[in-house]
Amino acid sequence: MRGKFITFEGIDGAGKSSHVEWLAEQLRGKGLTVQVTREPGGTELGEKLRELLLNEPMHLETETLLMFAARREHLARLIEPALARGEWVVCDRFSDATWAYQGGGRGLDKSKFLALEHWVHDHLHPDLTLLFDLPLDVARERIVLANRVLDKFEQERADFHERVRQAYLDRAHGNPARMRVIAADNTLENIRKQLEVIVASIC
Ligand SMILES: Nc1ncnc2c1ncn2[C@@H]1O[C@H](COP(=O)(O)OP(=O)(O)O)[C@@H](O)[C@H]1O
Ligand SMILES: Cc1cn([C@H]2C[C@H](O)[C@@H](COP(=O)(O)OP(=O)(O)O)O2)c(=O)[nH]c1=O
Repeated sequence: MRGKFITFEGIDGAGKSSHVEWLAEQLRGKGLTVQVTREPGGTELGEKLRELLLNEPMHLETETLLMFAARREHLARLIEPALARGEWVVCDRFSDATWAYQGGGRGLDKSKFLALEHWVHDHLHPDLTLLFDLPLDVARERIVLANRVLDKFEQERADFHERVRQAYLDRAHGNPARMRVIAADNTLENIRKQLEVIVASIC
């Protein structure tokens, strides 16, 4: 039987990465084989593209095309073969991030996003997307506390991140069967409780 494809989304500092490995462990505990991966990245070539994408200034459409190029490679080399073997794939970000960051944040034409999505993975969408939603100032505070070096996207102004957040919420509104909004301004324990309920419903 084909495995399931779960993606994590949210603004920077929402807390996604703190739960990706935890969720994979929960699934492994149910006897499943789980691949944990991320975008941009997930393959050798994808990780090289990630370096460029997170650090080099570039035209919006170049950025979008490179996100989808990395995604094409990721689907072909890792995601699709794993799902076909019956493994589950847990991925930190996928196309909803392009919708939110390049679309909402930077203003990419929606029809261009939809054309690329159709081209690259019309046949395959996540079975479940967990959208970590929280106010921008809480996410910002977490990033400051973590004292991490800010990448190109994290250095964007607050209004950019507000648009990203809103674009994610609009996307979730339009895809209620696939996307679940997690109230991420919460303790790790409370967030895990929300995740357990959702995951139980798809296992
Ligand atoms: N629920 C939470 N409450 C408080 N701090 C959190 C919570 N979730 C994550 N953090 C902290 O916030 C920072 C950003 O979390 P991270 O998981 O890296 O976010 P993201 O992957 O969404 O950018 C980390 O230092 C992490 O330890
Ligand atoms: C997948 C993807 C990511 N991004 C951005 C969002 C993030 O700011 C950045 C990398 O994501 P992420 O791995 O969440 O960064 P970190 O490890 O610092 O938490 O790439 C896009 O702009 N478009 C995309 O399609």
